[in-house]
Amino acid sequence: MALLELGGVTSGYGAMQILWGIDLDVGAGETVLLLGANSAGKTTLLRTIIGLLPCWSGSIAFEGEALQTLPPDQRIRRGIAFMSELGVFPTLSIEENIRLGGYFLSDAQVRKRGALLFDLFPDLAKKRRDLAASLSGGQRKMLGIAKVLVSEPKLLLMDEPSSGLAPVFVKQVIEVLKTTIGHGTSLLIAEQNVAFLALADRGFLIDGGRVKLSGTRAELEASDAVREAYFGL
Ligand SMILES: Nc1ncnc2c1ncn2[C@@H]1O[C@H](COP(=O)(O)OP(=O)(O)OP(=O)(O)O)[C@@H](O)[C@H]1O
Repeated sequence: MALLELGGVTSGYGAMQILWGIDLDVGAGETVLLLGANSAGKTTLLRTIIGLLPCWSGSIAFEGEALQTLPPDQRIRRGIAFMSELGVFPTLSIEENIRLGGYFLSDAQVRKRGALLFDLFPDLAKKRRDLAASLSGGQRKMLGIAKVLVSEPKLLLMDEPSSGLAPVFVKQVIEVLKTTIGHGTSLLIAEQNVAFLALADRGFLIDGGRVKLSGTRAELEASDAVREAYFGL
C-alpha cells in the first residue's frame, strides 16, 4: 500500500479549475519529484494534499485512510508536513522557528528533537539565537527544512525549495536534503529545477494541471519530453 495515493484529484480557485484528474502515489521512505514549469499546478496540488484548498473530486488517501474531507490540522496530526516556498518566519529566531515546527509536541520532545536537528545542521546551531532574517538564502531553506522535520513527519511536502536561490545555494539545499533522506520521512518535492531529479526515486511531470509523464528517475532522465523541456537537448 502506498503511503500517499491520489486518484483523479481535481481542484482550483473559485470557478477556475487548475487540476484535471491527478493520479499520483508516494511510497514509504520514497523521494518523489513533482516536476513542472511555472504555473503547471504544483503549488495547487500540494495545497490540495495538505487541505489548504478543497479537493473538488477524486480521492486523497494516506496510509489507506481517505483524507480529502479532513481539515489541514487533522492531516498534519496524521503525519503530513508542508514546507511552503517562504518556509520560515524571518522576524523570529532560529530556535523560535524550530519550536513552532513542533507546535503539537511537548516542550521536552521539542528540546530533544531540536538538539538532534542542531547536530544535523551545525550552521544553524551556531546561530540559534539570531533572527532567521539574518541567515543567507541557503541557510533559510535549511532552517525551513529543520522546522518541518521537528515534528518527524511521515511525509514532507516541499514547495520549490530552490526558489529565489542562487545556483550555489541550490546545491547546498540538495546536499542538506540528501542528509534528510533515509531517516524514514518520505518526500514529495515540487520543483521546476531539474537538478532535484538527482535526489528522487521517481518523478511525475505535470503540465496544465495534468500528469504528462511518470516514472523512475532513470526513465525521466532518458525521456525526450524531460530532456527537451529541462535539459535543453
Ligand atoms: N490564489 C489563486 N487564485 C487564482 N488562481 C491562482 C491562484 N494561485 C495560483 N493560481 C493559478 O493556478 C495555476 C497554477 O499555479 P500554481 O501556483 O499551482 O503553479 P506552480 O506549478 O506551483 O508554479 P510556480 O512555479 O509559479 O509556483 C496558475 O495558472 C496560477 O495563475
